[in-house]
Amino acid sequence: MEGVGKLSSMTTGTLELVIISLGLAIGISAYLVLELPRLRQQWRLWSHRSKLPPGPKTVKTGIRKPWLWFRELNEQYGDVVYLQMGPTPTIILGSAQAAWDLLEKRGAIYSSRPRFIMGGELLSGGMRGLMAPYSPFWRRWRKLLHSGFMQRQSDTYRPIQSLESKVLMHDLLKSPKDFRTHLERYAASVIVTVTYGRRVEDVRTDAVVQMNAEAMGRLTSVNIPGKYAVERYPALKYIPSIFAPWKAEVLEQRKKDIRMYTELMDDVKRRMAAGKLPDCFAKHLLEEQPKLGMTDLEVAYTAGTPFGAGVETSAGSLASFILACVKFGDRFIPKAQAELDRVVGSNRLPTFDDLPELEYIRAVVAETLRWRPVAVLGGTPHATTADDTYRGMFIPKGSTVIASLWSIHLNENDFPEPHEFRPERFLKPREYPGNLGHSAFGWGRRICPGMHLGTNSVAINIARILWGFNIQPALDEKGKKIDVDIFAFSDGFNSSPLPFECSITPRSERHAHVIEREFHEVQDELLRYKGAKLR
Ligand code: HEM
Repeated sequence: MEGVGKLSSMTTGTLELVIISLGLAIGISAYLVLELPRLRQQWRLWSHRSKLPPGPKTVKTGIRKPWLWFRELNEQYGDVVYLQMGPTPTIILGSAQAAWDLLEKRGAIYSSRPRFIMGGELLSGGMRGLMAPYSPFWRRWRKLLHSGFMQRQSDTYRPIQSLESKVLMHDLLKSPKDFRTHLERYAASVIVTVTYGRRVEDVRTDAVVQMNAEAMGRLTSVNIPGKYAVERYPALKYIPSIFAPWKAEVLEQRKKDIRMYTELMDDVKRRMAAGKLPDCFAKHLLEEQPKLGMTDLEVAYTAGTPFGAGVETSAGSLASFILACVKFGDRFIPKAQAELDRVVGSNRLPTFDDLPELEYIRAVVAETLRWRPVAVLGGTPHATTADDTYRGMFIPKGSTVIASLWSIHLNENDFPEPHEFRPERFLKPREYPGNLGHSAFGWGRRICPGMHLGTNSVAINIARILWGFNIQPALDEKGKKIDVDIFAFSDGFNSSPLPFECSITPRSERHAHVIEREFHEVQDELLRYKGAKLR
C-alpha cells in the first residue's frame, strides 16, 4: 500500500511538473509571438541608429494638437524628424520639398498606410480604402474614386454645386448668424447629392447625415493612438471575442455600420429600379460592380467614402475663409470685390465660367487652403513598404510618415509671415514643388481624389460670398468690434475654426435682390434631388 502511495504521489508530482512546464512553454511562446516582430524591428533600428533622422529622445503623448509640437520639432531638428512612437518608427516631414521628394517622387514605396487594427481591420473589416494598405483592394477602390471624381467627372457636378451655393447665399442673407450651419449644410448636401442622388435640406435632421455621422463617431472612438493594446501587439487580434470584450464590442459596432451602408444602397437600388435616380457616384458604382467583381458590401462602403472625407474638409475650409475675412478682410476684400465688379457686374451671381477671369479670387482660394489647412496633419499618415535613404538619412521599412501641413504650410521659407492671410503670394511665380503652389490635397498615389470637387466648392462659394456680402467683425453691445482668435481651432484629425462671431451683410439692395432672384429661379431644379424619407 505504501508503495502505491509513493507511486501516486510521484505521479502527481510529475504531473504538476508537466503542467508547469507546459504553462511556461505556452507563456514563452505567446511572449515570443507578441514580442518577436517588435524585437526584430528594434534590432534593425538599433543597428542603423547613427543614420536615423534627428529627433527628440522623449516623445510627448496625449497631446491634443500634435501638429503644434511637430512644427516645433521641425524648427528645431529640420524638415525630416525621427520619432519612436511605441514600436513604430515615425517620420515627421516639415517642408514641401521633403514631402514631394518622398511621397510624390518615391511614391512606389511611400504610399501604404500604417495598420489601423481597431478602426480599419476589426471595425471596418478592411473595407475602408482610406485606411487600407497599398494592395490590390486599395487599387480597385482608388480606381473607382478616380473615375467618380477626376477633373472631367467633377466638372459634371458643377450644376449641383451651383444650385447648393445659391441656397447657401440665400441662407446667409436670411440668417447670417448661423453661417456655420449653412456651410455645413452646403458641404453635406453637395456630397450626399453627388453620392446618393438626394439633397440635404436640414443638416441637423437629415437621415443620411445622421447615419453617416454615427458611423464616423464609431470610427473616431476606436482610432485613438495608444488606447488599445492590440495596436501594439497585433497578434491579440486573433483572441476569440468571448475572451476579449473590446473585440466583441467593436464587432458589434461593425454590424451597425454594415446595416447602415446597406440601407443607403438599398434606397439607391429602389430609386434606380423606379427610374428616379439622378446620375450619382452610387449609380456609377452599381454599373461598374459586375465588371470589377465587387461584393455588395464593398460597393456600399465605397459609396460611403466621400461623406467621411469630403464634408468636414469642404465646410472647414470655407469656415477658415470667413475667419480670414473677419481678421484680414480690410486688406484683401476690396481688391477681390473690385475684380468681381469688373468681371461679373452686379446683375448676376458669379458662375464657374467666370473663374478663369477671376485671378485674384483664385489666389484667395489658394491662400485659404494654405493658411489654415483642414487636413492639418496632411490627412491619414502614409507608411513605407521598403527601407530607404534620403539625404543620407535612413528611413526604415514600416515607418509611419506624417507630412504635417501645419509645418509645411507655415514654413517661413516658402511662405514668409505665414500666419498673415495674403492672396498676393499666389499671384507671382514662386519656387514650389507641384503646380498648385500649396500642398493642401496631399501627394502621390494617395493624393486627395476629391480635390477637384473640393476646390470647386471652395472657389464658387468664395467668389459668390465676396460678390454678395461684406464680412466684418461683429460688434459688442457698446458697438465695439469683437476680435477673433485665428489660433482657436478644433482638435482632432481635421481641424477647423472653433465657433466665432462675425457680421455678414449684403453689399447693397441690388446684390440682395439678385441673391433672392437666383434662389427662387432654381426651386424646380432643386426638387429633382429631393429624396423620400429614409427613417
Ligand atoms: C477642400 C476640401 C478637401 C481637402 C482640403 C482635402 C484634403 C485631403 C488630404 C490632405 C488628403 C491626404 C492625401 C495624402 O494622403 O497624401 C486627402 C485624402 C482623401 N480625400 Fe480629400 N480633401 C478635400 C475634399 C475631398 C472630397 C470632396 C472628397 C470626396 C471624394 C475627398 C476624398 C478623399 C479620399 C477618399 C482620400 C484618401 C485617398 C487615399 O487614401 O488613397 N476629399 N484629402
